[in-house]
Amino acid sequence: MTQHRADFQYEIYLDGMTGAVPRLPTDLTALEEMAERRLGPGPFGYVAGSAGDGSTARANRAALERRRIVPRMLRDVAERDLSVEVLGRTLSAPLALAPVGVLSIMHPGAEPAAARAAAAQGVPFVLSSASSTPMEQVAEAMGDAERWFQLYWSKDREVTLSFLKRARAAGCSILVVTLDTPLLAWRPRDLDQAYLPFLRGVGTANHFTDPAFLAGLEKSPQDDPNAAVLRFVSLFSDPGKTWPDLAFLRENWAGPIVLKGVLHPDDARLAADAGMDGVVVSNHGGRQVAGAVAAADALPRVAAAAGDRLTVLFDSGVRTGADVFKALALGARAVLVGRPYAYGLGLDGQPGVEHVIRCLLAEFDLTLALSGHARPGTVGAGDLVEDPV
Ligand SMILES: Cc1cc2nc3c(=O)[nH]c(=O)nc-3n(C[C@H](O)[C@H](O)[C@H](O)COP(=O)(O)O)c2cc1C
Ligand SMILES: CCCCC(=O)C(=O)O
Repeated sequence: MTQHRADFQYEIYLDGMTGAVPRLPTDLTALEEMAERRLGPGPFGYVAGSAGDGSTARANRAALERRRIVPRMLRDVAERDLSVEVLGRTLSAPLALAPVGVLSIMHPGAEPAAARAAAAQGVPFVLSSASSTPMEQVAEAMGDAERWFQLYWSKDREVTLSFLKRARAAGCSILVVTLDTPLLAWRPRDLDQAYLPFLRGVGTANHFTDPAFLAGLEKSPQDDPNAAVLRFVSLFSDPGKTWPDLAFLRENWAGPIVLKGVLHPDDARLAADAGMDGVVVSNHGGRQVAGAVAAADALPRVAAAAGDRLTVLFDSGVRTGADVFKALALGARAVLVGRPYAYGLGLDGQPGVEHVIRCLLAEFDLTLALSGHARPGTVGAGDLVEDPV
């Protein structure tokens, strides 16, 4: 019998009947509520929080919920294949774990535990520049499983070059350059708790182990933590950059480059003109511009502008397998998921992250089949209608 991702549901039922280990909730909104009860208010608030009044984070959900699937019947969906081609590699499913920094605030297993979960479930892991574990250690935890590197583009060219070199050596295939965070947004929840992990030296591991970063310090981060954190904050990213600066990354990264945080179709055109290979349509999970367009509302226009010049990925608000389906129908090749896996990690380490991936992919497989598709590639605009606002 063909193994399908959907079979996870029977594993859960059978475990339940034999009274085996209690599982985390399969509804990822309920998982978030459990995380809120179990994790500390600082760490939970940092992950759950968003910019300003939170309206963009809410709009992300509303824009996905407003789209409704129109299932088709009698289309032979017995044999399904969830795999998709993304920039020259075959992913087992249209899902990757988004770059999420500072994961040690969720669980001591931190990034290596999440990366192991991604590897075990066959989905790419995107290593964050703001990781709490040096990228080499994260990569080592993954064997030769697929990983991409997310760059926060440093003010210091030597640090950027060093990161690119290290990421390449750590086996990262795709460079994901995040454009929407040249400054940290106004985040009331963190402000009210006075909780910012970086100021405590969390999320600085890639920098504090970087020869080019250390070269700019008089004393080691151990001997003078404050100076190291200040250098981190001053270099972290750079609001002065413009489109022509991308030539520097293009010259110094041999593989595909994907720009994360694109919401305007003209920015997609500029990305293609700059020789980029893809974009992630994303508003950073509503964490940067409060009042920004919902990511799912931006997606069709960006996908149209991208045409066949760019591979279009999507994140911000994905919480269900049906959301994955909707994102594909709106023009994405694959999606990234952020907060849910951070909660899975916080609640149960590596198995918690695997649980989140399995829930999303089981429900995606079922949604695909029950909507009349045997593979992601046939999903399109004709599968959705939009609820009147
Ligand atoms: C706690 C946290 C840390 C994040 N850190 C990064 C990061 O280091 N680099 C980055 O490009 N995006 C970062 N993001 C944004 C995610 O990559 C992604 O865009 C967002 O979480 C997607 O929305 P979702 O959480 O609704 O799935 C972070 C998000 C969260 C929640
Ligand atoms: C300066 C922000 C870095 C981490 C991040 O991307 C986030 O918290 O959303």
